[in-house]
Amino acid sequence: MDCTVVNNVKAAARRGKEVKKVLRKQLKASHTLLKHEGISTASQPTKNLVVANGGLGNGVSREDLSAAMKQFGNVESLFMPPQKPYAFVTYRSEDDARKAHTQLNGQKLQSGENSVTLYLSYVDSEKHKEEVLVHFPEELALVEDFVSPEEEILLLAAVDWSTSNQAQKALKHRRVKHYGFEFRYDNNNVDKDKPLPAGLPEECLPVLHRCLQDGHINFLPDQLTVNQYETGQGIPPHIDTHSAFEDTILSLSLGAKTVMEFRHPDGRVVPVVLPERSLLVMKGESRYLWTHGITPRKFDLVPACETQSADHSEPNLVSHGGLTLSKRGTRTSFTFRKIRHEPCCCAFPSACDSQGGSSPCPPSQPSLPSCHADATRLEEEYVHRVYDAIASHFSSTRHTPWPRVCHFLSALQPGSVLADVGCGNGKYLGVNPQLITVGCDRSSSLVQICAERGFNAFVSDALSVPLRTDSCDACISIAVIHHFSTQERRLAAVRELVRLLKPGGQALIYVWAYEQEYNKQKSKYLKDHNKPQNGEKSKDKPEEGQEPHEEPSVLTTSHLDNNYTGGLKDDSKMTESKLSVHTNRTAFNSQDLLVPWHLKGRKTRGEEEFSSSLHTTNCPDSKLSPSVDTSQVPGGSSVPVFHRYYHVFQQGELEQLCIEVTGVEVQTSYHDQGNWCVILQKE
Ligand SMILES: O=C(O)CCC(=O)C(=O)O
Ligand SMILES: [Fe+2]
Ligand SMILES: [Zn+2]
Repeated sequence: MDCTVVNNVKAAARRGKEVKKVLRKQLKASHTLLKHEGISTASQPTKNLVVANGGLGNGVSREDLSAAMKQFGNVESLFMPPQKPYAFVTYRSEDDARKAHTQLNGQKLQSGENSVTLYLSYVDSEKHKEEVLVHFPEELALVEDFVSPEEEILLLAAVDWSTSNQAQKALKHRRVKHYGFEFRYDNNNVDKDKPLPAGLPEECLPVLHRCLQDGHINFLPDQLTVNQYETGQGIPPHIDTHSAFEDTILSLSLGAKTVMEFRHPDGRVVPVVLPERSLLVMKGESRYLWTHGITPRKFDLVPACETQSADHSEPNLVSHGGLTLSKRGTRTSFTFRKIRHEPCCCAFPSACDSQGGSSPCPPSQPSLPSCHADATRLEEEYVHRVYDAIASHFSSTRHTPWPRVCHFLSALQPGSVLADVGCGNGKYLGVNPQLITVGCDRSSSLVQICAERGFNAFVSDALSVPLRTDSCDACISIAVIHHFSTQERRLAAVRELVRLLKPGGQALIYVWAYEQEYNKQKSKYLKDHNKPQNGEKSKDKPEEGQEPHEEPSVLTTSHLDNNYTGGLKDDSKMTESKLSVHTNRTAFNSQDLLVPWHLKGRKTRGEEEFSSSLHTTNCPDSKLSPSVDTSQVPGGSSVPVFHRYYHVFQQGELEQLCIEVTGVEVQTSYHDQGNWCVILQKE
């Protein structure tokens, strides 16, 4: 054979191999879709395709995916469920779908900073859409185009922000002006016998009369609060105090659209897009039981089509599919209410201050928990869900085992049994190959990564590890216990570690320290303050830091005002119990806080990209969950920002905790790169 023939044969063989590889990966993607999402793919071509790795959850934008798909024909619909690593495309014809399948399967797609490999499979129907439709809260109505553009101008001009008086305030997150009665943010109520000199601006009257005529209200409101939000500002989730105002509350949106989130005490979250010039009518359950709030951010995820609902016959459904990012502008809202003069006797006593109910504290407005149930809710939302969602990116920043942890592991006798409780991506499981190691973590996504690396790991809560008492020669708990939100639970976590140890066995515990400067030495976490915006040292090497808490990103959190505390009480005094949002790489100013994680799509290895990101989605609404936000990155794209709860330990606190556990002795304690550490020995 001559050289060309040989080369052609080799090239054909190479191509054959590549085709096989794509097929293998596509098959794997189909299996994962079925196993984790219940989506079954079709063996015969249809006009519907599921595009694995082409989801918002992979950092793929709607625009980029849409452009890629349109190359092959007429796209009837493109459906991108929030936070999911896949998208659904329906072509007008099966032929176009077939073309897309042939041309795009196994191909790379660049979207912003992300490069992903797409795997396409046919699906039978569009059934998936139904599953992501969420109902509006009961008795909530939205009337679009309630005021004309001319009325909008008139109304906006009626607010004179230049005259400052008691009834006008520049709050941390927006500015407000009150008419009729002042709403007091210190007691969340109004002084009913102190009406303001100025009644409601007369420009409002035609609008209010229309509300009466249309039956939205059956009384004229006597109180108006005008809120003005700049891009990036919001209002914490709250229920307008029952005893202060009558049932129906009207909110007119002017100037720009926004997304208001409604939350039910049972955890349901419904984002409602409020277009400019629309009227929101909150009545009954939606007024009394659901909280409403606007997350401070610069972009919102809104349905790509202009209407709220995917299904026009069902106006009270919110479509979670077909989303796109919408930049916020300055929004001014007019909230009209009627002062209540008798106690409220609504049907929602649990949320009614007139009936001895408590003011709501939804998970979206995290405070330090005051009971066990609150603690588990907080950790679920601000620890477990977050780690599951960021697992793949998190893992890519956790490469270098920590020297002093390695030293501990290396000093153990060959054949020792080691349990790594909260093992993350398993970076300590292979440090000393002479040990018999087993890891566990609360995050199934991280456990999956361990498994892919060939480590022994299982999903377990650190408070209840399914291993026998006295079964381990050593245990490690690295960067875990600071995620428990009460002293009681932190103590229980230490107890559980000790339970696993054989008598004489040792446990090494690391927790993040409040003191990031120790012996006049700044921790690496602080020293890296001036790292480049994306937090990487070089393009292809993920950040590797010394401490277990290296943050992958030091993007500005300006979209989220620092110390955003939630609750209407954010505005002045009563903020103590609310968790503040920490600014990465700065000193801590509180022991209990939320630490932002800027999720970045990374080029990951082949199919892992799909399988591991799929595991990040066991929280179907995590995109809409309070622990997630988005921030803008240079270049204009947006990255989700997650918030993790931490309790950072003060000097001596970890030892104190360990001393409370009987049958164990603190052998050593030290400060290591911004962490407090102890080695315990079981008696
Ligand atoms: O801006 C809005 O539409 C809502 C304002 C609000 O909820 C309030 O002032 O209580
Ligand atoms: Fe409100
Ligand atoms: Zn009430």
